[in-house]
Amino acid sequence: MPVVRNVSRAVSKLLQSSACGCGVSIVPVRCIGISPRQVASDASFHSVSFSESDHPRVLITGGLGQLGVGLAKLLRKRFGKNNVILSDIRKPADHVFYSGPFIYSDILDYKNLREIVVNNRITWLFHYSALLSAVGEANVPLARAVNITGLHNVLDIAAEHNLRLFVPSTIGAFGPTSPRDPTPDLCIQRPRTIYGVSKVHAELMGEYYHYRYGLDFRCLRYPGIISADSQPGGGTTDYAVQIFHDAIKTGKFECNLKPDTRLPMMYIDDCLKATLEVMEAPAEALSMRTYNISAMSFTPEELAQEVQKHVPELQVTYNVDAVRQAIADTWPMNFDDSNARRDWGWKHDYDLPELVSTMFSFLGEDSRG
Ligand SMILES: NC(=O)c1ccc[n+]([C@@H]2O[C@H](COP(=O)([O-])OP(=O)(O)OC[C@H]3O[C@@H](n4cnc5c(N)ncnc54)[C@H](O)[C@@H]3O)[C@@H](O)[C@H]2O)c1
Ligand SMILES: C[C@@H](O)[C@H](N)C(=O)O
Repeated sequence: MPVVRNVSRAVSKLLQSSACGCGVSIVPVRCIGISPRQVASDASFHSVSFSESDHPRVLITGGLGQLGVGLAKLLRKRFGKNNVILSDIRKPADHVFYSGPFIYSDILDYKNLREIVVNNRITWLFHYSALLSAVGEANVPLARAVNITGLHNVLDIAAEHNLRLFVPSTIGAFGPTSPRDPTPDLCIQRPRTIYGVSKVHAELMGEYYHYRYGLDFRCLRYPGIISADSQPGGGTTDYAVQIFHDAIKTGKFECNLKPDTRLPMMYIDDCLKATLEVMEAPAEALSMRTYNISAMSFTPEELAQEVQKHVPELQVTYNVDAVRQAIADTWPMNFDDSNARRDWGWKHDYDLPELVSTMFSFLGEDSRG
């Protein structure tokens, strides 16, 4: 009985202490297994001695989606081309393959992922692999595997190898019972999509690993992201990218959300800037490990009006997709990101007019025809 009491006292002491200051050395069970390959994990402790003046060695999972290639470009500018490895299960386009290191990595293959981290002496991991909201609803078992089991693999490897880990969350991590206008960082989160459920799980697991094992976990809840040179991967906010392509190509756009559906959105440069900034922020500046970030919020009707300033002949019709509309109706309309602004100085550069003119200058208004 006294032994049980002592153990439970020790555990509760551990649970109460902050991971940052206590030097907790316990790692997740999977990482102290008896596989001989685990011995190599000692080698990874070299990454612990990674000095502040050195560049991080970065791995991006799911890097061939809408956001990963742009992130690699930004990080390579900052840390050097060869210090940033893009990975995915898809075949990269030539221009991506020749722009810097690329490696095949399925995040469901735990051993392969661990091998990549060890062999490349990775110190920072950006975990972008995911199935987004609409495609997730179309294939729940796959979304559950990629978004939840994949995250478990990444968390264990990051904790074992002392990585700084970035996992993006989303406005989709909120649901119909959350306050929607505005949505603060800390409030009820009961999403109704597998995507949202998996992202709440990621937020909670990452924070748990932070406090329990000392993992340097950092997470931003992104709004819908708008980019010119990459396609969205099957989300509810995809319409806000498609409208630009259709305005230029055909002058006609059929929107799959109702005209008054208000959602938080952000230009990709702001999103990637925030991601790098939160990863570079000193740990003591972070009062939380998961932050909302915000830039603008608009409805399809408001976006169409702004687009029509550049393409006045654009005709917009509405053909509502029931699945996407049901999702959007439960998501935040405005995002409160005051904690990010206060703690690590987050500030967006693009509001709606700048976003629209930047998209058109990228896509080339002149290519209409
Ligand atoms: N784009 C947005 O609007 C947005 C908004 C909020 C959050 N996010 C988050 O940011 C991250 C990146 O988003 P994105 O828009 O680039 O997504 P995306 O759907 O465009 O790309 C995801 C990538 O993951 C890869 N992938 C799928 N299964 C995999 C597996 N088993 N192993 C490795 N890779 C696998 C896919 O091949 C794809 O290239 C995601 O986690 C997403 O939830 C995106
Ligand atoms: C918002 C975000 O997570 C993604 N673009 C989606 O719509 O699913």
